[in-house]
Amino acid sequence: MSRGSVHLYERELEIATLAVRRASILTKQLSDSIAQLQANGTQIKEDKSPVTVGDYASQAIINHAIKKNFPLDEIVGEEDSADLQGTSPEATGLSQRILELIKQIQQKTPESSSKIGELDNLPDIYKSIDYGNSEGGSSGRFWALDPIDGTKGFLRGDQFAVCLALIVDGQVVLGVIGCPNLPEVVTSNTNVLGLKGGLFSAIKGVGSYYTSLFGLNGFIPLQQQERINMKQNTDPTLLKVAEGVEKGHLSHSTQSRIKTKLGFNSETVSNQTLNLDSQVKYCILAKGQADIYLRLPINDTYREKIWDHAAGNILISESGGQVGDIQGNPLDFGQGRFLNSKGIIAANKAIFNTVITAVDDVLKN
Ligand SMILES: Nc1ncnc2c1ncn2[C@@H]1O[C@H](COP(=O)(O)OS(=O)(=O)O)[C@@H](OP(=O)(O)O)[C@H]1O
Ligand SMILES: [Mg+2]
Ligand SMILES: [Mg+2]
Ligand SMILES: [Mg+2]
Repeated sequence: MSRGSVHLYERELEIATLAVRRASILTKQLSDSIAQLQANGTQIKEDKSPVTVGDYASQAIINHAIKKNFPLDEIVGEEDSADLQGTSPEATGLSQRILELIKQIQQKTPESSSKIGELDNLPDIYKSIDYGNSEGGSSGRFWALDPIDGTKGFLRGDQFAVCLALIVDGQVVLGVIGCPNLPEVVTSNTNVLGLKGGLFSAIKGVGSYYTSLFGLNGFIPLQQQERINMKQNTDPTLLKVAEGVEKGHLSHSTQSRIKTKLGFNSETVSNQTLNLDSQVKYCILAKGQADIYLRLPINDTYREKIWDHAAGNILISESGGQVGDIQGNPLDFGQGRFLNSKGIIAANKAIFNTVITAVDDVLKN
């Protein structure tokens, strides 16, 4: 892409970026307050309300931005406002916190308001959250939104992401992911080195890009962002694998056998494995800091949701990688709110088929 040139979905990218950035600032503030409580030794494990408040507020902000600019577009969003609209003290309390937080963040990001609007009352906030009720499908245009992906990571003070994708006729054409807790370099023990906060964007046929999430006002055109690409490593001593954290979400034991099959050495495998929550895993691959993402299903009943993978999917395909189910078939985002595939594998193009063969061998035995 040459400097000054325009690309398809330029306006969609700007709106998506401003909305994801505002939601990321909001969720980062909540995440930092959890980290602060943890640092003070406060027991907060049982209190899920910070992530609940963040989920709703983030979805309200982003849906509002989309509908203000693209009123005909539908949205497949993870959350709905039913539990907020009750008259219980819990619902009223959560609603008030959401309203206050949204107002506060709007004051912190006034430069975006002319483009993505503002919310100042609860009925509008509920309405905005519920714009996320689309059933998706294989024709026309809709957005897929995960307002906080990696809620478990969020509550642990670890990685999480704000993920937004645009899907046209069943194909992801644009993805924007805000990673509020992501350092420049991720090591196997997720030590934080350098400045935190990354923003990833990808547009079909244009490429994948990275920029800092915080400290910059407004929207930076892609031409001024860093173009990112996956490494095309195939040597098992160089490969890095990104995988999830939660034992209930994926089969760590199967994944460990796959890594052995791929030639990983038992002494170094732990240093070659990055355990991270959320679509941050896709971001790490796209940035060349890992080569393979393994998500082997733990049971036959769980169905993956499109908002958990849409933005990450285009980030990988636009940075020299490939994503498929455990057979290597591409994921189909045009089948409604769910994916019909079992398991997910992402890898650089040079190693993808080898990984699928290893997965197949391990699952057969
Ligand atoms: N049983 C099961 N199997 C697979 N996936 C599940 C399961 N239960 C939940 N989820 C979804 O996982 C989303 C978080 O994915 P992560 O990549 O952070 O999970 S993990 O780190 O791999 O464990 C998480 O997204 P969020 O709810 O947005 O956090 C869920 O949609
Ligand atoms: Mg999710
Ligand atoms: Mg979520
Ligand atoms: Mg959830």
